[in-house]
Amino acid sequence: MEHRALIEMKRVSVTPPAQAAGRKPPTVLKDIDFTVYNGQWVTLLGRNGSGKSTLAKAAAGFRLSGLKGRIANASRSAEASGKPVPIVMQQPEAALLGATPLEDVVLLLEQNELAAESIIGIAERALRKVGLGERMHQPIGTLSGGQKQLVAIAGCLAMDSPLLMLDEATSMLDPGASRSVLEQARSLHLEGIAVLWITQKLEELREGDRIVVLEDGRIVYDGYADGFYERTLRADGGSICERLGFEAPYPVRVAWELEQLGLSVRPFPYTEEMLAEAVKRYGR
Ligand SMILES: Nc1ncnc2c1ncn2[C@@H]1O[C@H](COP(=O)(O)OP(=O)(O)OP(=O)(O)O)[C@@H](O)[C@H]1O
Repeated sequence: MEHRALIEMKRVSVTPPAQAAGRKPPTVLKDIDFTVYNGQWVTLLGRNGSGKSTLAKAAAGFRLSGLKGRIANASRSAEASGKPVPIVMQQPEAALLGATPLEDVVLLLEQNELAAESIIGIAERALRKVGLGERMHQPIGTLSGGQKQLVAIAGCLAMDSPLLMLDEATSMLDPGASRSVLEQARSLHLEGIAVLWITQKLEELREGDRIVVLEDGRIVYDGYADGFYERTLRADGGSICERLGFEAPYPVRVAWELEQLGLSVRPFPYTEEMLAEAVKRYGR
C-alpha cells in the first residue's frame, strides 16, 4: 500500500483563551508533531485531561480557539472537503440525530451536502457494513449502547473518510459491547481504513499497533506496542509502559513474570487467549 499522510500536524499547540481575567490560560497541547498514514492503526493513550480529545479535534479539522501550528488533512472526502472528519465520541447518543439508524446516517450526509440521489444507497451500504442491515429502520432508542456506536461508525464510513476516529468509544459500554465495537473497528482496519483509536484501556492494544502516548499535552511515546511493553529496552530494566505509570494488562504482567524465570513469550500476549496459546506451546 502506498505510504500517504492522511493527517500531518507540525508544531501544533492549543492554548484556549483564559476563562477569567487574570488567570493564566492552560496550554492543552504543546508542540505536537503527529502524522497518521493511510492504513495505519494508531492507538492514542493518555490519562484524563492529557489532551487526547483536543488532539483528535485538531486532527479532524475542528476550528479550535488558541490553535497554533500547521495541520494538513488529506482525509476528508472530496464532497465534504472543508468540513471536519466526523469523530465517534464517548457518549453513544452524543452525535446521533435521527429517529432510526438509516435516518441518522442520511441526515449526516445531507448536512454535508452530498448529492441527494446517492444518499440513501450510501447510508444503507454503510449500515450493512457494520452489521446493522437488519436494524436500520429500528427506533434508535431501542438500540443498545454498542449498536448506537456502530451507527456512529456507519456515519463516518458513509462520509467516505479513509480515517476513522474514535474517542474513547467503548468507555461507556459493558465489556461485551466494548469488544464488539473494537472488533468492528479492527475489521474495518483490516479492509484498509486507517483508525485513530483513543483509549485509556491498555487491554485494547494489539500486536502491531502504533501507540502514541500523551502526557500533559505532550507526546511522550510514539512507537509500537511490543516496544511499549519490552522491559529490556531500558537501562533500568522497566518498560516504557511502567515508566509512564500505566498498569499493564494481566497477560502482559504474566509474560514479565515468566521472563524473570527465563521464559521469553513473544509476541507479547495482548489477550488472555494469546496467553493461553503461549502456555500451551511451552507445555508441549
Ligand atoms: N476550551 C478549553 N478551555 C479551557 N480548558 C480546556 C479547553 N479544552 C480542554 N481544556 C482542558 O484541557 C485538558 C485536556 O482536555 P482534553 O479533553 O483534550 O483531554 P482528554 O485527554 O481527552 O481528557 P478526557 O479523557 O477526560 O476526555 C483538560 O484539563 C481540559 O479541562
